[in-house]
Parts: sequence; C-alpha cells; structure tokens
Amino acid sequence: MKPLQLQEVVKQYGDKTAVNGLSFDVEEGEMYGLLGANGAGKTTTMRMVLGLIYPDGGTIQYDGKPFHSGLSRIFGYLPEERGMYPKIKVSEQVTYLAQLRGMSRKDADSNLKYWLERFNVPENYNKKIEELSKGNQQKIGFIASIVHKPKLLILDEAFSGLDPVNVELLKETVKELRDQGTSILFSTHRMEHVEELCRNLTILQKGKAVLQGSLRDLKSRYPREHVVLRTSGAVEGLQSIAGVSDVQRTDDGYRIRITDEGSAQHILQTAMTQVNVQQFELKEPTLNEIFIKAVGSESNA
Ligand SMILES: Nc1ncnc2c1ncn2[C@@H]1O[C@H](COP(=O)(O)OP(=O)(O)OP(=O)(O)O)[C@@H](O)[C@H]1O
Repeated sequence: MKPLQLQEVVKQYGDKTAVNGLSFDVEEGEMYGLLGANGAGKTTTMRMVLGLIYPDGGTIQYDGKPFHSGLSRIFGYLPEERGMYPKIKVSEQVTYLAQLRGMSRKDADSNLKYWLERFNVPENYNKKIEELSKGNQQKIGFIASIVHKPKLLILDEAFSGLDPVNVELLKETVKELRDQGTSILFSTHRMEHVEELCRNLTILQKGKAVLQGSLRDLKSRYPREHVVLRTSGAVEGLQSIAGVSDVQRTDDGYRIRITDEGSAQHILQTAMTQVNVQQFELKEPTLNEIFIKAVGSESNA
C-alpha cells in the first residue's frame, strides 16, 4: 500500500485548469520532487494532498484510502508563504500546532527544544515570530512541520530564504527523516536539490506532467551534450570535429559542447594523438538542462 497515490487529479479555478490529470505515487521513505515554473500547479497539488482544497476530478489515496479527517495527524506542512502568527511566541505556537496534530504538550515541548538545539537557535524558544530574521522564521516553520513526527511531509519551497549553511542543515534533516521512513513531497525551483534528494519526480507545465519518472530514467532519455577533457596541454582542431558545436578552454583542459554523442570518440582520439589525456568524461545532462528543454520558453506559464 502506498502512503500517497494521485490518479488523474484535476483542479479547476473557474475556467482555468490549475492541475490537469496528474498521477504519481510516493512510497514510504521516499522524497518525491515536484518541479515546474511559476504557476505550474505545484502548490495547488500540495493543497489538494493536504485536503485543504478538493480535486474536481481523479482520486487521492493515502495507504489505499480516501481523505479522512484523521489524516491531519500524519501530515506535516511547510507552506511557501509562512503560516505562523507574528505576535505569538515560538514555544506556544509550535506546541499548539503539534497538539492539534495529536501530540501531547510535553512531548511537543521536548521535541521543539531538541530541534531548536539541532538548528542552533535554542534562544528562539521564548521569542515572538516577528522578532526573528526571515531565515530563522523559516527554520521555525520547518520545525513546526516536523515536530509531531509526520508520516507524510509536504515541503513547498522549504529552503527558500536560507543561507547555504542552513540549507545544508535542513537538507541533512530531510534526508534523515526520509531514511527513517517519512514520505516527503517536495517542491522547489532549485534543480540541484531535487538531483541530490529525490529519486522520482514530476515536472509540471500548466498543470500537466510533461516529464515524469526516476531521475535516472529521465537522464537516460536525453542526449549527453557535454564533454569534459583534462589534458597536459593545448589540443588543435577540436572545433572542426563534426558534431562539435562549442569549445571552451578551462584551467586544465576543455569543456566541449556536442550535438552528436558519436563525436565524443573523435574528440578523445584527436586529443590522445597530441597530448596526455588526464580525464575524459561525457557528461549526463543536468536536471536544469532537462527542465529547460521540457518547459523551455513557455516557463512563464
Ligand atoms: N485560489 C485560486 N484562485 C484562482 N486561481 C488560482 C488560485 N490558486 C492558484 N490559482 C492559479 O492556478 C495556477 C497554479 O497555481 P499554483 O500556485 O499551484 O502554482 P505553483 O506551481 O505553486 O507556482 P509558484 O512556483 O509560483 O508557487 C496558476 O495559474 C494560479 O494563478
């Protein structure tokens, strides 16, 4: 039984179709990536999964069952727009939210203290949200979404507004929760985070899945267009090899763009006849390149 299963889900706002026939599953202990340009339908999908809005078509199932009110206990949600009350103290707010999700005040308080320590902000316990920096508010929002140990964690742009050290801290935490069995639905505009954290993903465009599957499969569907060459010196004639579209000199070799994978062998042969080749690599496309190809110029959907 899958913790989360969407089948042909549709959401209309008037005559605008925000989500159009979307299907995907999230396994136990899996972090699933939801990507798409602004307005593609990511937040709408998450809000449907959380039961905050209802689909106009299709089904959403949790462990094989439809939505029911008891699910709020297993959900954790970090919305894109911070949903915290500015005038209320961190301790009161986070423990209250955890109690709404079925945790005792005592357990919520000790978990909150644990996470504040882990995130190096124990002094925030007695502060009001409005007294905190934007990044620290984000951390408290994140703690509020996990303090009650949810089974299904929904993270909408969870790392936005954080400095690189804190992004690492939250990434490590998310990986730990995933490895402990939490199912995570994760939306972001940062492709490298999806590459690092998610095995499976959907790229949405205007509410439709334009690309879907495992990162490995998606990468294998797209041609490899970059060659990295490290050499002992300069190589003549790279630009004139058939299929080479761009040659850039780097500190210790070349970065070459090709339009045909077959030209990679010719590049290697050409280099080997002239210099010592220290590295030769035909690079897989990055998710960023795949995204741009899939969504392309229509990214302002
Ligand atoms: N309450 C609403 N009423 C009307 N239209 C809405 C509403 N919420 C979202 N939409 C529309 O539905 C589409 C999908 O919006 P959604 O917020 O789900 O996109 P998103 O992928 O989360 O975008 P972003 O990356 O900008 O957060 C957009 O065209 C948006 O304008």
